[in-house]
Amino acid sequence: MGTEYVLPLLRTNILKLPTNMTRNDALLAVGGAAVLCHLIFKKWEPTYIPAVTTLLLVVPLGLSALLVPHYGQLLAPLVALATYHTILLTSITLYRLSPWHPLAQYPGPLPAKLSKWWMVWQERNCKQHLYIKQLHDRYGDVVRIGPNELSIRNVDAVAPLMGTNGLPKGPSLRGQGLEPPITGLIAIRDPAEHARRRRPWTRAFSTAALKEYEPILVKRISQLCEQLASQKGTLDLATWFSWFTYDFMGDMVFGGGSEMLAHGDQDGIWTMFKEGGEGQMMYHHVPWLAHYAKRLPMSPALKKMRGFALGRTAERYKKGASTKDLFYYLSNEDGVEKTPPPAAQVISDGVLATIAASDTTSTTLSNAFWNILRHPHYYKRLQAEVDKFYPVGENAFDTKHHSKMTFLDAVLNETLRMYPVLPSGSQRAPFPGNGDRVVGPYYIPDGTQARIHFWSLQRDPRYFSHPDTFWPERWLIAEGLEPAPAGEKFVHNPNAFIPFSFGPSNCVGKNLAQMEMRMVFCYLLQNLDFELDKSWNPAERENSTEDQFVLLMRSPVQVTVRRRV
Ligand code: HEM
Repeated sequence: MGTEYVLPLLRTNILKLPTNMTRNDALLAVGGAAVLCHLIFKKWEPTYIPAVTTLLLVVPLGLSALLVPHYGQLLAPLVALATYHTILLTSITLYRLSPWHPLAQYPGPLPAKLSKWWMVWQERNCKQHLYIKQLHDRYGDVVRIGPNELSIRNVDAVAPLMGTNGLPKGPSLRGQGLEPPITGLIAIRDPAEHARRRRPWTRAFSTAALKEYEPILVKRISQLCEQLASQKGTLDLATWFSWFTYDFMGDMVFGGGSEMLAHGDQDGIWTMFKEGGEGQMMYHHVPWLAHYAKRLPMSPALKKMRGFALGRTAERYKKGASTKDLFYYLSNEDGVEKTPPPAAQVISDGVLATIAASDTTSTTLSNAFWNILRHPHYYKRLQAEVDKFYPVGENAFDTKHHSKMTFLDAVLNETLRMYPVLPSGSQRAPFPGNGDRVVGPYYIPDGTQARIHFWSLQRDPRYFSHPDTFWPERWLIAEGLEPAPAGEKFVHNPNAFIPFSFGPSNCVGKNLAQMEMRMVFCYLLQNLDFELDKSWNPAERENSTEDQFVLLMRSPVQVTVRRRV
């Protein structure tokens, strides 16, 4: 049916619109409807396609009947659409900049106050972590990085925002995952549901369960060591760590299935994961877009990545347990929960594990090696510590000395302080409809979000002396194991060090990641000598940091490797 039939029908039978309005009154009516539309979007944030179409198209087209006497059948719909959408945008703009906006008291750049698309634009080069730090340096501890979102760089807000009585997750992670049918643990917003879903993960990373993963680590670290030792000339350590963590993740999560250490990234899986990450950030910042994008042929890399992880997960689910892998716990093969979880939930958490367990650890390992190798005195000191606890003949996979290896921990901590794997942190928001919240010194109204910006917090001179310097000794000084440098005030605030996040939604895999990284260092340094490739400039890695929610470093770590024994 064409507009010539629809509009009169709407006018006379449905909307019962008067036909004798003046032009100004008719335009005013269209404008009034646009303001109403803004109020509806603000209150209910509809995403249901028929509702959105009605609000954005059907209403202005219906109202165009009022304009027909003044503009004619053809022009009236165009004038109505233009007027409606101009008023709608003006209303949104004025409200977001007005003193009545609930976040009006917080400073920030004008475009960020207007639209979250500003952050999408800033993230086009994957450098939002540096941009947000610049904003904090300019505006202070709290910055409005979206019309409804705050970034915070204040240690006093960490516990109130993320601790036990803090706020649940915000909507960004569900958007980033393209709204999976059943949300993975990391994106669950309801605190009670999150706590329930976290139980099997906690069992999977208990001290007893970690012991079960040790033989897998022994196998994969030995394989990594052999491969590194047998390479001729220069090699990129970062790539080898990626392959190692990916193979280990395959064994640990799915009971096997990946052999990158043996065959390289033949199927382009690692590349696919990197490309998939790039596409995610738009949906992280504009989560409502995911609702539509998941129906459209957009983000092919992201969809491919999800499809791949989904396939691996579904396969393992069908196969059942041959070892006590992560799935053993997630799918209740340990029989602890009364009701087994639905398959879609297990698959969703498998997708999460695939991503959470691999590049987080490989990037941290690569960064730690890069930093000690470019500061050879740290390399020598760590080597000496490994030699002390694991001399030739001592089993370097035995974890019994880990707690005494203070310099190894200092190196790992310092690496995670300077290069947190989630540079821009994890969003929190009042649970929808639960009311406004006060978080430390800040007020977070219902319908808004906030995040602690890890990158800025952990590089703040109020919390760490010389924050941009890789200085592992700070951790020993803080423990009283070394004297502080004379003639300056030593600043160290461990509460501002949250690379594994904080509170009931912190990293559930922290103990595994730490055990894995310590075992890699002990075994590799016991058996191999590393040296930076002299033709490679290690400073180039510093500029290659990318924030794709997870930290990514584009630059390699070029080294030569020799057997020690
Ligand atoms: C150096 C290594 C790692 C670091 C720095 C790290 C850091 C983080 C951070 C910052 C979060 C966000 C928590 C939040 O939303 O507040 C997180 C969540 C998570 N991580 Fe890790 N992670 C690492 C390794 C791992 C490993 C090996 C696994 C194993 C599967 C893992 C599994 C998870 C899971 C399941 C979550 C979601 C937790 C929840 O929402 O309750 N992570 N991690």
